[in-house]
Amino acid sequence: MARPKIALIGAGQIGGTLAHLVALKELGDVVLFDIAEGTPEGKALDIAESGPSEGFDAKLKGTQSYADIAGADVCIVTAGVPRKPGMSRDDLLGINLKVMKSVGEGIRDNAPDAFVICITNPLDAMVWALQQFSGLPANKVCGMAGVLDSARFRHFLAEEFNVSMKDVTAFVLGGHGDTMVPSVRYSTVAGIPLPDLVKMGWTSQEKLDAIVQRTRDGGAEIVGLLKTGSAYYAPATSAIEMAEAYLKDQKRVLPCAAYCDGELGVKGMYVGVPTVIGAGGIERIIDVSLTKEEQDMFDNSVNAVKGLVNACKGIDNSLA
Ligand SMILES: NC(=O)C1=CN([C@@H]2O[C@H](COP(=O)(O)OP(=O)(O)OC[C@H]3O[C@@H](n4cnc5c(N)ncnc54)[C@H](O)[C@@H]3O)[C@@H](O)[C@H]2O)C=CC1
Ligand SMILES: O=C([O-])CC(=O)C(=O)O
Repeated sequence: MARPKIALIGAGQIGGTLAHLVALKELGDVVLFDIAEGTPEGKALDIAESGPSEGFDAKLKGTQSYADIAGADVCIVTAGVPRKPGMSRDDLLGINLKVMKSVGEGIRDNAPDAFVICITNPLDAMVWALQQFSGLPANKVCGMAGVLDSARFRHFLAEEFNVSMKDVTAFVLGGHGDTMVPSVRYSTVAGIPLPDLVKMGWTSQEKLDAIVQRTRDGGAEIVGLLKTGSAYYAPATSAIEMAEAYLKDQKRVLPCAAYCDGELGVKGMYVGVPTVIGAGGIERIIDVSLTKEEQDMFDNSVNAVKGLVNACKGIDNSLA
C-alpha cells in the first residue's frame, strides 16, 4: 500500500518541524510548499539527509507549485505571518486572510479529498476563511489550538502537582485568544477533577487561578521569550497528534476548532470544542454541558471570534 501523502503548506518554523516529525514517525511522504524560493527545498533535503542516521523511510519534496500537493491525504496549513512581541494574534488577520485565500484555492484545486488542519492565526477566523475559500466539507477542515492549549495546561498542572503529565487530562474550550476557556471542572489528575484537588489540599485556588491565566497567556509567554516569532515545537506536535488520529482512524477525543452546527449553543462558525477525530475527519462534536459561569466565559470567547469573522467579511466581499 502506498504511503499517505502529507502536504505542509508553509515551510517556516512550524512547517519545518512538522516535516521532521512526519518523517521521524513515518506517518507518510511529505510535500513542503512555500512561496519563499529555496526554503521548502532546503528543509526537505536537510531532513531527508537525516534519514540514513534516523533510519526512517519517507520521501520529502520541497516545492513552489500547488500541483505537487495533488492527491494529498492530509494538508497542514501554517502559511502566513506569526506575531512579534507587542502584537496580538488578531493583528495578523488582514495579512493572513489574503494567504488563506490563495491556500484555500490551491487545496480546492489540487487536494479536495484531504483532511485539512489549519494552524495560521488568528486561528478560529482563519480556519473559517480557509473552509470558505476551499469549499471542502466542514468536517474535513479543522483548526489546531485546543490540543496545544490543553498541553500547556497539562504541563503546568503536572509541574504544580509533581505528577506525570501522562496522568493529567485537560480541556481548553473557546477561541484561541485571550478569551480561551481552560475548563477546570473537566480537567483531572487520574480522573480526579481539579476542584476536588483544591479541596484535598494538593494546591490552592490562587495557584490554580494563576495556572489558568498562564495557560491563556501561553502563546504570548513564548513570543516574549523568543522575540523573533512564536512557538513551534509544541504547535507542530499538537497538529501531528490530530493528523495521526485521522490517518490511523484512532477516534481520538481532542479539543480543536471545529465547525459547530448548534453544539454548545454555537451555530455556523468555528470555535474550540471537544471533538472525535477519525477516518471521517471531525466525526463528532461532544456537546458538553457547561455551568452558567463556564457558559458565560465560553459565550464571551465565541463573541470575540464572531467579531473576527465579521472583520474577514468586511475585508473580502466574497466571504460576506
Ligand atoms: N494555532 C496555533 O496554536 C498556533 C498558530 N501559530 C501561527 O502559525 C503561523 C505560522 O507560524 P510559523 O511557522 O512560526 O511562521 P513562519 O514565519 O516561520 O512560517 C510561515 C511561512 O509561511 C510562508 N508563507 C507566507 N505566505 C505564504 C503563502 N501565500 N503561501 C505559502 N506560504 C506562505 C512564509 O514564507 C513562511 O515560510 C503563524 O500565523 C502563527 O501565528 C503559531 C503557533 C501556534
Ligand atoms: O501566540 C502566538 O502568536 C502563537 C500561538 O498561537 C501560540 O503559541 O499559542
